[in-house]
Amino acid sequence: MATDTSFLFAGIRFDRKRFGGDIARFEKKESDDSVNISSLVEAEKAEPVEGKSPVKKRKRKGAVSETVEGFNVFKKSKSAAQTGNQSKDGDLAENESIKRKKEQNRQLERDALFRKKHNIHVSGYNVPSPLQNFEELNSRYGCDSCLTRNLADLGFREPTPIQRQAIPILLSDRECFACAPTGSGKTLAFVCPMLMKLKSPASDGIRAVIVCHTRELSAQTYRECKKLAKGKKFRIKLMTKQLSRNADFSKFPCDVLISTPLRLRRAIRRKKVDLSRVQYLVLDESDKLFEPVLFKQIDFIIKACSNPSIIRSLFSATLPDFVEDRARELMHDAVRVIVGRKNMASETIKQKLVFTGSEEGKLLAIRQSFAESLNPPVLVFVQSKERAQELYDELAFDNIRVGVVHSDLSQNEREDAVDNFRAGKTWVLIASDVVARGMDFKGVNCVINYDFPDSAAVYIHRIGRSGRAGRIGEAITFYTEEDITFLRNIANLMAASGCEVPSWLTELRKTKWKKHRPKRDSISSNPKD
Ligand SMILES: Nc1ncnc2c1ncn2[C@@H]1O[C@H](COP(=O)(O)OP(=O)(O)OP(=O)(O)O)[C@@H](O)[C@H]1O
Repeated sequence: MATDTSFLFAGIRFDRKRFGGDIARFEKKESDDSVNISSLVEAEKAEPVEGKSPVKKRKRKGAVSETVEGFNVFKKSKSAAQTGNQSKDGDLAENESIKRKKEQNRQLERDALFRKKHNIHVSGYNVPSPLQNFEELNSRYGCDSCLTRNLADLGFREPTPIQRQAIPILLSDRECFACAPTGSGKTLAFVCPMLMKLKSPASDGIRAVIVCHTRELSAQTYRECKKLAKGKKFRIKLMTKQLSRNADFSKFPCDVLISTPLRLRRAIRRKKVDLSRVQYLVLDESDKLFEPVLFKQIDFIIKACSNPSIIRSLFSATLPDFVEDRARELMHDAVRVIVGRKNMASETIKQKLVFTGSEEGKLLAIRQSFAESLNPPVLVFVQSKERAQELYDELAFDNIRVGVVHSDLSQNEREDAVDNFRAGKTWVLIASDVVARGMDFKGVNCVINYDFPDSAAVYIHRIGRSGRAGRIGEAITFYTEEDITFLRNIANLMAASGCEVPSWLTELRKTKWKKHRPKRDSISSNPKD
């Protein structure tokens, strides 16, 4: 088949005149089109790649944006409601969180004011709010009514500052180390949350341990625990000499164990006591327990309490820096609580210094003081067990009902001396520092430091046997020439707790306190033979 079509047009003559108008129209259109096409080409030429890409890009963008927009629109229209709801929910949540934050801040402010009012100082992360009253034990922590009833029966109407702060900390499973004045109710501050945490008796092995530095204090803490746990059937045990030697604690139930470090370590070593389930450990008079003499025993006990979720607490009226350091090493996320100022004598004690010149002068002064006005009960501290016995031998013939307690006496003699003093059978108790800490002799009117104390801490604890639980007390400190070097330290403590001190005392030369236990002349006025 022929493909040439020129023959179709051969012989045709185009009359240009006749079709002039059409030719002109055609030519114009042609030229218009050529401009349009060329302008497009020009445009393409101008941006060969980049020119394309914006178009493409635009297109893509458009496409993307369309899709995205469409999606957005779709999403928007769906999410307009949803996002609207979400943003409403988000707004609500945000408002809630702002509200909560504001309330938290207000609570923090209220706590700070409350702490300031009660002279409580805390450091640590997220410290629980202090207790306003004992009713909060119930409302905030669901305390057993039996316990709150016991508190009321014991005559405790309001928590003391250390109780206000330490109880919520321990109930919130936080470890703590605390320093609060003598006689300010630290015992209840750790016994009450302990019993609340234990809830009821169980046969899970020993669940709580309280370590005290002397047998006398252990026995006293044991009695306090029993009083507060009345009606609860907790198995509270005091580690006696016999128990530490013979008893196998795995053979009988024990919720709470109270012990001195030595007895407890002995029982652990004999494998008669397993402390691996202890949930709650208290080191009372902690600075004494961390002194070199007891340190190894305490370390042993702390290691034996291997339960990882254990809550440990340290309490004392004196908190030296080395104990704080130890506490920080030992504890996790602990709270530090200080009531009043650290290492300060109780403000309810009227303190006095009396110069007696010599040892003879002291004996005269005490006799004179008793002859003028003996206002029992009176506690007299001397620096050693030998001197306690000597002074007792002197005063026993003076028509004064006097007792003596020191570590050379048998357990029974020690107990009798303390019980007789508590019962008012003896008016004056002569003591070595064995009862200087922690002992709660009700209503001691006066403490006499017959021998100058050998450290600031000893002074604070000794005089703190009077002026307890807000009562007024009195403290008299005898001093001789030998003690003058350390007089200023006591004068400063006196001034810090609000006592009047002659200015010459505070102007004495500053001396860093070393253990001050000078060799003193014998108290005895009788010739030795
Ligand atoms: N909330 C309270 N209201 C009234 N009295 C209280 C309260 N809490 C404790 N007491 C009483 O205060 C006295 C001193 O308490 P506690 O022996 O616990 O003092 P402390 O701070 O441990 O003193 P120390 O540092 O000498 O050991 C006790 O007789 C105790 O019964």
